[in-house]
Amino acid sequence: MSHDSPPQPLTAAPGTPLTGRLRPPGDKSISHRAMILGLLSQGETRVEGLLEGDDVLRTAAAAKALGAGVERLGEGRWVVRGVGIGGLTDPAEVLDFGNAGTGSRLMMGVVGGQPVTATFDGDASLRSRPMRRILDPLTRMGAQVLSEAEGGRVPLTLRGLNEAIPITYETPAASAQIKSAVLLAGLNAPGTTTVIEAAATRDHTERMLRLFGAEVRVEPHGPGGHGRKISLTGQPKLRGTDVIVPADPSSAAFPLVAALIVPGSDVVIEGVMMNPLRTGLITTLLEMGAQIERVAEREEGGETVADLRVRMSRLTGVDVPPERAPAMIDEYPVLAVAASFAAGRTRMNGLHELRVKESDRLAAVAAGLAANGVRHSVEGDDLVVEGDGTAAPGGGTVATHLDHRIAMAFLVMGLATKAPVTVDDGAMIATSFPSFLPSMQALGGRIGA
Ligand SMILES: O=C(O)C1=C[C@@H](OP(=O)(O)O)[C@@H](O)[C@H](O)C1
Ligand SMILES: C=C(OP(=O)(O)O)C(=O)O
Repeated sequence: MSHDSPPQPLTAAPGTPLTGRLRPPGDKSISHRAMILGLLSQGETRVEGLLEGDDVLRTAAAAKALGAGVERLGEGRWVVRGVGIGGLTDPAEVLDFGNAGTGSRLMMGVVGGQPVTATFDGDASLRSRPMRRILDPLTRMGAQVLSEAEGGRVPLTLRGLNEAIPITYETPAASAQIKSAVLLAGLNAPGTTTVIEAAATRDHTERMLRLFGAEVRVEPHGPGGHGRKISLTGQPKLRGTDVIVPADPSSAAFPLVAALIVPGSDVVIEGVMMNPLRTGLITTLLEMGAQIERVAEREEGGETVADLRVRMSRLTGVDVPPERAPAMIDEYPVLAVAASFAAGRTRMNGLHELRVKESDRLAAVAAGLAANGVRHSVEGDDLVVEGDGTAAPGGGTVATHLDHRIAMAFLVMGLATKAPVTVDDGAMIATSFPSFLPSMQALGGRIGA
């Protein structure tokens, strides 16, 4: 897949119920981190169930360019031979992260904490995304920004010191990417690096750092204990280890909502990671009256996973509190689709971070709803969707702005609207869910070119 290739429009049409079983691909957050911690470890890291989406493949290529041995052994099975903290080499070429915010920002944390120089770049979407949120703390840790595009964006060139300076940093936004970049830079700092977040965000970096042998202390922080104080002891010896990647709840969200809105559907989604910092969508849908059963709960790769049995449900509008946003940040586009089929008003509060994703998702969702005859409004940082409990009209074409989640959300919508829904470009779906089309088709979904 290339971001220079011609757009690939796709259309979803209403049809028969969705039935059967589906296993979503490996979690994107954990897949990026497996590559990065593999690079920073000594010895071999063996990964099972890696997401082989474009975003993660870019991180794998960057790990290789920084000195790791990276080899694909079979489907989802990879081995990374690490160089250890301090053992990175200057990459010969620009690190092109394509569409990937996570890969680029976490790797900036790695480079910013080590004596290497690397240039980061990406596609038009990544070039529009703010990087000061990463560069600011890294500069405090001693990194130098040798060049950057206007407004602190990629392409940018970064160089770290021989040793990073340990800092205490309060993140200015609820962002696991900012937290992770600081912790990864802190791996090469003599002393303790502390990150304080006002609201807990996904904790995969902390969990995986421990798995690889680092000492990480996590304490509740702030009013109600909703925040976290995370302290990392610098310059540990990371040891390569085995990583089993559970299925991505953010990808599971698409077949899940599809099964809820397509009449007569009954689907099982297998092996979905149930980390509570990722399950805000399920909590919300249950409040809306969704029939989602968690079956066969078990432990896989240090996370609880479950199979989800999902049946078509009559949904009712709800208020989604802003403090839930970090646990479902990538799921709002598809929640807006579910809300279009619910009876009454769904208000999603506090969505400012959606404006700095692969696209301005607040604007892109609103435009997609408008194109498909769904009543809605954007009030400040809140999105309000009004449904009447029947099928939304559909019939529109949605501009996806190089955003995989916008593409998948509106294709899900088109499986249940009165008229088909078209998205202008489905190419970016390959960044996070390369098997989306065949998987949805296997359930009976009518999606195609
Ligand atoms: O750390 C991660 O793996 C991610 C963090 C989130 O971004 P922010 O940190 O910008 O909220 C999320 O949107 C992204 O898809 C993955
Ligand atoms: C925001 C996302 O990813 P990233 O920031 O890694 O581009 C996403 O996958 O929805």
